[in-house]
Amino acid sequence: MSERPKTPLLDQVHAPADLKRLSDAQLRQVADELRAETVSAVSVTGGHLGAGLGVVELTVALHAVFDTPKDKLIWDVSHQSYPHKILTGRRDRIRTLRTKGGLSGFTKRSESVYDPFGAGHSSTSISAALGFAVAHDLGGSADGGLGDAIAVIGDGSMSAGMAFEAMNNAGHLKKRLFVILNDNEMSIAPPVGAFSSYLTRLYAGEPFQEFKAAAKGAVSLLPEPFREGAKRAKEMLKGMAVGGTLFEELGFSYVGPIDGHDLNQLLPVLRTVKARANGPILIHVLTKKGKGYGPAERARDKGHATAKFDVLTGEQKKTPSNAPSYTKVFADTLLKLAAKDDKICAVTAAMPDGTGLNLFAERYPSRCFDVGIAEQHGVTFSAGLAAGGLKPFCAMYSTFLQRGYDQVVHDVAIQRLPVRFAIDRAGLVGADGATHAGAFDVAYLANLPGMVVMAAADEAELAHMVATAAAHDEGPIAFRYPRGEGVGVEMPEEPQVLEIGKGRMIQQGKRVAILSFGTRLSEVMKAAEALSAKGITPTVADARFAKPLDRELILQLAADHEAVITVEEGSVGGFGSHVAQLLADEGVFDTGLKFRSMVLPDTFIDQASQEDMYAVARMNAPDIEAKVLEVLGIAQIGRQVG
Ligand SMILES: Cc1ncc(C[n+]2csc(CCOP(=O)(O)OP(=O)(O)O)c2C)c(N)n1
Ligand SMILES: CC(=O)[C@@H](O)[C@H](O)COP(=O)(O)O
Ligand SMILES: [Mg+2]
Repeated sequence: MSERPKTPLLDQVHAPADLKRLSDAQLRQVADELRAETVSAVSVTGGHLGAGLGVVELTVALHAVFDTPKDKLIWDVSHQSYPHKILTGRRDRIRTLRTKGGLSGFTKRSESVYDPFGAGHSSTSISAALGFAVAHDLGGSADGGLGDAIAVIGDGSMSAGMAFEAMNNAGHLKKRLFVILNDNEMSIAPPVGAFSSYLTRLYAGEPFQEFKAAAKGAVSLLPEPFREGAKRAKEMLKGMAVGGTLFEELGFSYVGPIDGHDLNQLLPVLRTVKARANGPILIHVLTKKGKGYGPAERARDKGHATAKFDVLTGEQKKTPSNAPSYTKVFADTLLKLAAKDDKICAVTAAMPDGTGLNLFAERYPSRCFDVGIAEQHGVTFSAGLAAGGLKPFCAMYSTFLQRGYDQVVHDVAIQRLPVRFAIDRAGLVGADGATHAGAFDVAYLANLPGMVVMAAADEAELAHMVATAAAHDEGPIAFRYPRGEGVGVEMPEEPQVLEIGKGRMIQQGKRVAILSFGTRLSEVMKAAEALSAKGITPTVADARFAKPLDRELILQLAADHEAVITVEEGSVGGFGSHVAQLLADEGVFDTGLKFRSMVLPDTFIDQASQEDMYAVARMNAPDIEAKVLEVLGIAQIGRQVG
């Protein structure tokens, strides 16, 4: 006789409170449905799949045991929070993930009371949770009330200094605090470093194997104060290690490792610690990234991030491109240069594929360093390499380099060390939204004495800038380039070394000069074409450098035109601000020059396609055209200028 189909349960879960009415066996069914729903949703939106699939059971168990939103559940990075979103009243919008006007791909305070703390960058969860724990004890208040604080942090994110700073503080404050270490032995790439090996030893090493055998079924081996009332946990905890872990040395109780896909282990352990904990406790949970969806489990990155895909085959629906990505151009050019110069080396902070340095690591393994999620260390490590006579390329996303800023100032710039910063994902990045926007690097780098700052207008320019950086030994140098494909220009046979601080003229025109910095140049050219059709031919120049500025070019443009407009995909305080400073210092404004600076608006722009985000920022060709007409005092019907 065939089994009767089960009545779907996920449809009955509108909020975590609904889970509390279900039996443990029913929670297992909810987890299965939640996994299927996550796969189905991400197949139509694309996004971070593998991490969420790995925490399906953990998400169900945490919401079933703790009292969210009063208890504050904080997901580190929060790329694994899609199942959490489904269980916390957002299932009806889950197929809008990462799209304009839709749900964010990360937790976001403004989105739900169940997201007590937003993220996107890693390793912040323990600090934030500790803050909530202290606020609870000191009589603070928060939306939904204040209860327990729970941080869920991955093994990759646990490698960052900030996580240890938080544990150091938590172990000292001794507040009741729950840290769930979600150990799937993966970062985006396989995790690196001694700490990762330590975690593996915690459950794979000989002493622990013996310990597992000893611990089987022994309640007395649960650390105080978890012994009493842990009868069910006792039966469930197959491999529990207690005593002597690094976490305990830092003042945490340590429980684990436990199987993070087995609700029969998760539920009793969480119930026990919730009932008994009176200080910081770390629960070490072993999971599989991509769990339960074959194509993700089999993928090299375990389905970390995916385009839209066919659920049955797992085949991703990618739009073909005619041009190489900027990342690939950077990586290929660096390989070419490294073949002739054995001093060239490369540093990535856990983003080998994202920065293209996986190619460098394959060819020159001894010259390529993945330091883990550790941008601060990555920058100072690069400074040390440079001080030691090497030519380090420190390749980081603009948004993640923010975390290493003091190191850029204190360790690199003040010592004038020739670290080459390859700044990927500069400008607006699309679906990852505000947390990942590369908006600030020009502002935070071009103000530093001795720093050279370049932006590539296209992929050929990027190749030249990589060569320029390799040749520049006098001090630090940075070049920025965006997410995505180039514009399809012809690539040079050999990249050229550019003259530092010299821009280039693109087209000569009249009345107005547009001075572009970076890849908005293609939008500038579209605007110029539209303007030509209206009888206005602007001069267009590519500044190439925000620091040092091409003073001669800028002052000439100012002298020859009625108006100058700067365009850049960065915040105020960057290229345009430096140009304005120069023009002011030189008294050019006294002569009546009209000046406009097109920068990203003073707001954090939510996720959308890159083009839509630039439309919100008013930095696409029609906006540039409108700006020209406005500065020249030419009325444009039917359009409001931003
Ligand atoms: C400061 C910072 N650096 C880099 C990243 C990019 N990043 C996002 S997720 C991730 C891997 C995180 O690994 P882990 O915490 O183990 O989570 P998993 O994806 O394995 O669940 C990385 C490197 C980031 N979000 N923040
Ligand atoms: C969560 C996270 O920080 C990364 O996975 C990021 O989303 C990668 O961005 P790219 O897709 O631009 O490499
Ligand atoms: Mg991991």
